[in-house]
Amino acid sequence: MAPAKTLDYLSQEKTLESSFVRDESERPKVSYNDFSNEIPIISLAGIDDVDGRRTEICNKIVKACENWGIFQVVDHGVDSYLISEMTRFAKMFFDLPPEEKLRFDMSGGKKGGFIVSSHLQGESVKDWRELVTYFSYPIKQRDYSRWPDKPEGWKEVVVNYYPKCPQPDLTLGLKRHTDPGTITLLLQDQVGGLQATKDNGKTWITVQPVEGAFVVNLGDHGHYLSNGRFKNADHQAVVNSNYSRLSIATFQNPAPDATVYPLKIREGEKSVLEEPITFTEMYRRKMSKDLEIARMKKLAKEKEIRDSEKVKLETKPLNEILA
Ligand SMILES: O=C(O)CCC(=O)C(=O)O
Ligand SMILES: [Fe+2]
Repeated sequence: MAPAKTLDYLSQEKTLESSFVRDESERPKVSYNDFSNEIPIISLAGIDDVDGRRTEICNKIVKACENWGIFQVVDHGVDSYLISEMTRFAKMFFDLPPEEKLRFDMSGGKKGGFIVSSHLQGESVKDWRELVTYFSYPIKQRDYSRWPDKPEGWKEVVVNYYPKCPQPDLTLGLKRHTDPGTITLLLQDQVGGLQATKDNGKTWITVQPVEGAFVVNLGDHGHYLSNGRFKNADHQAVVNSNYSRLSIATFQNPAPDATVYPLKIREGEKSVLEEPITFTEMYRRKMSKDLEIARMKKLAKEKEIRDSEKVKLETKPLNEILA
């Protein structure tokens, strides 16, 4: 087997390795730094003041969830020193030599650690990202042996690192998806690359990075709880050839056996789910759907190649076909 590669090595190449090249329909439509102001930036200052701004803030959040399933929050009260330390340690980890990062390699199904891409088995195209993941809750499932010990003092949840890419127009840092959980809090640096769509991928916007803000994404669980009233954010990450990019995502997932079902079904509405299911079952259905899509794509691609070879053969003069 070829030695596992990190992206440090591939980002030095002039052209993009073919395993990262996406179908034309999936490639980025909008540039990583063509920022949009469509995603609302909501200040949480005064949220605890029941007679004050609370209602106004809640109304803004509801509107954002109905519209995009994404908003950004500022004045959230999380210590800015903590945020900058978290970012600094994460960057230091990804700057370590490949062999240090690969000490935490989680390929082969280990729960937590370092990996390149993290695409599903059966998917043919890889994401242009390196990822560190670890599970913080429930506490009894914490496995500190899967948490990076270098640089010393680093404690995190999930970190995405997107190195500079030789041909960013052909690939994605993280392919289009919705997050499975209730909400995701995302801290991104100032480079830009998070994109969202609300018309099923026809048009995309790039979310404006805001210093110190968290991007809040609604996930599938949030979508089902609201009986579909709130969107599960349809998003992806693009890369570029100028800067490496870092984002830190904290996924708020319910327990594996938690019930997934609308909290309330309004009059005249039908439930988006036929029956209550567990979060594990919801996740399993999502994964098998994604795998089925990957399988169909692979088949379509293989057919395309066969057809084009057939056309080539049919248009060749007989003396070129026969040896
Ligand atoms: O890097 C980003 O901006 C997006 C990350 C993301 O969507 C994820 O980790 O699920
Ligand atoms: Fe995501």
